[in-house]
This record gives sequence, C-alpha cells and structure tokens, in this order.
Amino acid sequence: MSTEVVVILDAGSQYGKIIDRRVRELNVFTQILPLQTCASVVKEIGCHCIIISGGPSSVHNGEAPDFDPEIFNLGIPILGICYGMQLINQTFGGTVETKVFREDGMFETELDRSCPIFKDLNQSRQSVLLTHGDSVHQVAKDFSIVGKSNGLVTAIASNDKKIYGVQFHPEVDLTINGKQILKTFLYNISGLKGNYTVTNREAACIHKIKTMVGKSKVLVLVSGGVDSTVLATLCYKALDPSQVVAIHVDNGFMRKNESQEVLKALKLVGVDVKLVCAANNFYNSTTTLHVISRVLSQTLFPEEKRKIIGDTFMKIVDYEAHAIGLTIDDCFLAQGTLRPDLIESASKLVSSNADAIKTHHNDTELVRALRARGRVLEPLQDFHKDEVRILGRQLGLPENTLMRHPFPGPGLAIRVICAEEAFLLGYLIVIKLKNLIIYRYNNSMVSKSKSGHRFTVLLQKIHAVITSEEEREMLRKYTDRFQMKAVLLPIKSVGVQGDCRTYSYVVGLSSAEAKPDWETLFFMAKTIPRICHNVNRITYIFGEAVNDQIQDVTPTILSFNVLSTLRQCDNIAHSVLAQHNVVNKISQMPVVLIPLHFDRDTLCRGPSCQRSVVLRPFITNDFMTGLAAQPGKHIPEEVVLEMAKNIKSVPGISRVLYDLTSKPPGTTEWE
Ligand SMILES: Nc1ncnc2c1ncn2[C@@H]1O[C@H](COP(=O)(O)OP(=O)(O)OP(=O)(O)O)[C@@H](O)[C@H]1O
Ligand SMILES: O=c1[nH]c(=O)c2[nH+]cn([C@@H]3O[C@H](COP(=O)(O)O)[C@@H](O)[C@H]3O)c2[nH]1
Ligand SMILES: NC(=O)CC[C@H](N)C(=O)O
Ligand SMILES: [Mg+2]
Repeated sequence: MSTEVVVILDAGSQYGKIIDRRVRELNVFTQILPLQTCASVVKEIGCHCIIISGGPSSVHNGEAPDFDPEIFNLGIPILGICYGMQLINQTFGGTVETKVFREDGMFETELDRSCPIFKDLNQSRQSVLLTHGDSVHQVAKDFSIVGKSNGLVTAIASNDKKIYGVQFHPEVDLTINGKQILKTFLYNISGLKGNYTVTNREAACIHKIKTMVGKSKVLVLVSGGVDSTVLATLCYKALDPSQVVAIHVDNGFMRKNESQEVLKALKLVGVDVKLVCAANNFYNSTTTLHVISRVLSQTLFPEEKRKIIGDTFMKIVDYEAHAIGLTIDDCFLAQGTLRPDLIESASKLVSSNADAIKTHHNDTELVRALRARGRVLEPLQDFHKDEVRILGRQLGLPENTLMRHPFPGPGLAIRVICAEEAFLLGYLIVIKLKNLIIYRYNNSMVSKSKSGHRFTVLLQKIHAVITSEEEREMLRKYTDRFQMKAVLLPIKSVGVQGDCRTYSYVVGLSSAEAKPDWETLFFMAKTIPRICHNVNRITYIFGEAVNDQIQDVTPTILSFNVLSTLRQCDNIAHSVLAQHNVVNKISQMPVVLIPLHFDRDTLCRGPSCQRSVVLRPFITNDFMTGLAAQPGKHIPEEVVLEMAKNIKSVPGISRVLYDLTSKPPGTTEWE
C-alpha cells in the first residue's frame, strides 16, 4: 500500500510542527511545505489531503505570503487553520476583517455536530485555543458557518468541496478535543487508513550523528537540561567516547549553585564534562547588530541580550576548540536545539513565513553561519520537550534529569527586566481598565453614571468585545464579587499574539481585599487583552491595593547586585516548591526581577530604588502553548503565599507579583 501523505502548507504558524506531530501520531505521513508551493508540486507528491496552517500575516493586506489558488482545484480535502481558514474564505469570495478586539487564549465555542468534521465530538460546546485579530466577516458563497463564539465565526465548511476552515487551533493542547477533529478530517473526510508508524526516533538520531561526525571530534554543549543531556547520551551511544568533548559554560547568569549541581548530575549519567568559567567574558561581551552593541552587562533590550549571549557561547566554543588543537572546521558543535527554539527564532530551517518571537541563544546569526557551513549537529531539532523526555526515558536517564524544569541558555539575563526610563504611552489603556474594573463594570452604572458621555463610549467599546449577554453577566458577577484596582506597569514584556511577536504592556491587578480571588483574576487575565489589544501580560500584585499609577522605574542593568538579588529570590521560590514537593506539578517557574518600586508617597515623590519580583509558574507539554498555574487548582495556594512572603523579606524587594497570563498572549519567559 502506498504511503498516505498529508501536505501541510506552512503560512508561518508557531504551531506548524505541532500539526505535523499530531498527524504523524495519527499514523499518517506528512510533508511540511511553504504556503507558496505550486499546486503542481503538491499534486506530484500525490498527497491525499492538505492542511493550511496559521500564520502571522493578514490575508487582507499587502504583506500576506503568496499561494497558488490552484490548490483548491486539486479535488482533495482541505482543512484551513486560523490564517488558513481566513485564506479559504477570502479565496472563495468571502471577506476577512481586523476586528476591534483580539482573542488570545482558551475560549468556549459552539460547533455544529451535524457537520462531518465535528460529528465525532462528544458535545457541541468545546474549549479551544484562539489567537487572532482578524476574523471572517462575510462568509464565502457555497460555505456555511459551522462554529461560532462571542459573535465571531469560528468554523466554516463546504461539504461538497470537502473544504473546511477553523479559526481555532485543533493541533495544540489548549484545544481540548482538537486531535479528534484532525482524526475525523484524516480518516472520515479524507478516507485515509493510517499506515505510517513513527520511525524509531532514537535510531534516526544515532544515524544522523554517525553520518555527520564520522571519526571527527564533537564539542557537545551541555547545560544540564534534559535536551542537552539526551544529546550527550546519544553522542556517547553513537560515537567512540574519545570523540566526545562535553562542555558546560558558567556564563555568569546561572541559578544558585547551578553549575556545580549540573556537573554532579551529568557525571551520574556518564557524561564527563569540562566546566568553562566564562562569567566575565559574557558580562563584557558585545556583538554587532546594526552597530556595535553595548556590553552585555549594560544592555537593556531582550533581543540584544539574546544575540550577545548566543554569539558569546560560539566564541567560547571556538576558543575551547583551539585549546584542544582543533578549529571549528575540523570538529563539530552539538547543541540540544529543539523545534520551539527554531520556530520562535523564525529560523528558515523550519519555516519560511514565521515571525521572530524571540531569538533563542542557540539560533543566532553566528550559529546560523556555522550551521550553513555544516558544522552544527542538532539531532533533536524536530523534537518538542515532551518528545525529548520520551527518548530520554528510552535511553534510561533518571526521572529527576528528565523532569528537570527547563532553564534557558541566557539564564537570569532574560529574567531581569532592564530599564533606564518608564514605558508609559498607554493612557487610553488605563482609562479602559478603570472603566472595566475600577468603576465596577455594571450596566446599572450607566444610567447612574456621573461620567456621562465618555464613560458610555468606553462602555460601548467593551460591549463591542463582550457581546454575549452570558459573558456580560460573568463580567458583572466577577467585578462585583472582588474589588480590584488596575494599573499599567511602566515596563514591557515579550508575548505572542496571532502568531506574531508582541513586546508590550503589562497590567498589575491588586485589591484591598485580604485574599486574592484567583477565579476572578484569571477571568480578568483572559478578558483584558481582548479589550486592550496591546496588553500581553496580566499580573496580580500581592499586598495592599495599588492605587497610584507608577510613573518611573528603578534604573536596572545586569549588575552583580541585581543578579545576586534575583538569584536569591529564585532560590527561595524553588526551595519552597521543593519543600512542599510540588516541583512536578508545574512545568517551569521563571522568577523575574522587574524595576518597579511600589508604595512610595506620591506627595514627597521618593526616588525609585527598590525592585519587585514576579512568580511565573507555568503548565505545558511542548512549551508552544500553556497556562499560568492557578493557585488552589494546579498548585496549592499556601505554597504560592509562602513563596511571596519569603521573597518579600529579601532586602530591596518592594512587592511580589504573580503572572496570570496564558501562552498566548504571553510567553513562558518575560523576554
Ligand atoms: N550553560 C551552558 N553550557 C553549555 N551549553 C549550553 C548552556 N546553556 C545552553 N546550552 C546549549 O544550548 C542549548 C539550548 O539551551 P537550553 O537552555 O534550552 O538547555 P537544554 O539543554 O536545551 O535544556 P532545557 O531546555 O531543558 O533547559 C542546550 O541544549 C545546550 O546545547
Ligand atoms: O535554550 C534556550 N535559549 C533561549 O534563548 C530561550 N528562551 C526561552 N527559552 C525556553 O524555551 C521555552 C519557551 O519559552 P518562551 O515561551 O518564553 O518562548 C521555555 O522553556 C524557556 O525557558 C529558551 N531556551
Ligand atoms: N494564528 C493565526 O493564524 C492568526 C491569523 C492572523 N494573523 C490573525 O491575527 O487573525
Ligand atoms: Mg532547551
């Protein structure tokens, strides 16, 4: 029987590889091709159906990637996801518009189960991941609406043409029954049988290492995390041990006692590592962006930090190669690079249309140049984190290594929000927030409102977003039951919305009430970014209500005292997790230092000299999407309160905050 093939046309989605994974897990072979691929090429492959991915572009403006409309005349079933659905609707004569609000996160939608693609679902109401700013406005002729949420079209279908579109992302974990929808599309609609088995990925990795390295030496960069530990173990398995030179770099941004613990753990799994102490190299390093950058320890911006760190790793490797009498051209560099590292860096290795969300240190221009010269070995580049753990288990690595929380290569350097001045351009957002929260959103307020026209206009803006009576009732209920204040924090964070990078506003919610109402806070964390588009992060500020808008920041760079303060807070937080044995209940917990000094007397205008700490416990499988851990649901509330209390006692810490943001619209890290 010939291998069945699904072609995935990649419009630059963050989740293109996840579509690939889901289809292969459903025993169907895949080929990911650029959206621009000609229909004749697709036809030549003999594919049985097509999936068009999401993407960062807008179908209705000039920068959208080209595509060949002939793909719609191949007579094979097609499923369009998000951008893919918008493209289908527009191609068949419908319209797509950028709406007044965004949806980024998990939402409920009603799906028509009489439609063949939804017929295997257990119920019509489904929790799905939506992340878009454009929506179907006029549905194309010959298509029917088969899904709706908040007044928006979430699915369209032409049963005759066997062409379907979904605004949500069935490929990701945050769409609860997404895999069922894909299975129905593959088996029932496209008539596939599922004759593909996922090849033995360990054997494929071993083969790749042997073929590339031959008898040369390979410098394996090991961080102590699961990816590079699995990589090192594979190298030892594939090669003669004398060929393998494992290097762990202490870049000066490690957690407390990190490098010592890493060397001990690696030795236990048979990886003999050379420790390179390179803190000063990193602190004083620069790189060439458009101009020579500042030295790293003075750098403010996330992308600059990342690029300097990535390039410095490469310079260290080059030095270490020379130290053993080699040049980078007669040995190989091995990294535990994963798919998320590459897609978020918009590497052309994995997508021709993706937006750069953040440059991962192991995929900078310098790394790409070495890769282009064939000097970089990355056998895990098609893996996601959970798949690496499965392979690591097969290799017999201990659970504590496999389940170790990821720690990013740039380390604490991307967990200090550096700043010299406040970022405060968003007064309109503040007004919307006040309208939404401080005036206790409530229709009855409109009739009694003393604010008159302005208040009514803003309330209309909210009603343009919160369209269903059910949702308005929920908003009334939540804003009535927990009195909140909202301030715009004068800093920015990196997020991902509609497959695009965002670097924008953070909101701080607080309350005079003694106990945080987490259900209300998490509801607001989902609602606020829908109304205030350029808010990509929502936090809760422990302690007294914060009534005053902070207008300044504590000047912050990657100085020794800043790093040691963060290192101490990070250690306190993770020690509490360990003491309560809840480390494995969450996937990762970035602890972030922000340059904000709360609780200063506005009259005497005391200088901003303290900083605050954000706790970001996160739940995910593949780190492409995920949820903030909810206290009392994913993590005991008393553990969170204990972390906040213990960190608050660290000298120089003004407040402790809790990150309530899912991915999207936020990302796991703040930078
Ligand atoms: N301190 C370090 N020393 C040597 N190599 C490193 C270091 N930090 C990162 N790397 C390299 O960069 C790659 C990506 O870094 P990353 O922080 O993701 O670590 P990891 O090994 O992938 O594990 P994890 O993601 O679970 O922390 C690693 O696989 C490793 O090859
Ligand atoms: O090796 C790395 N180099 C990097 O530059 C980097 N940036 C983020 N991360 C880790 O990647 C995962 C996803 O993080 P984000 O949701 O913030 O993109 C999370 O596990 C992050 O900790 C990095 N790992
Ligand atoms: N996730 C996506 O495919 C987003 C599609 C488009 N960029 C939008 O924002 O609507
Ligand atoms: Mg990694």
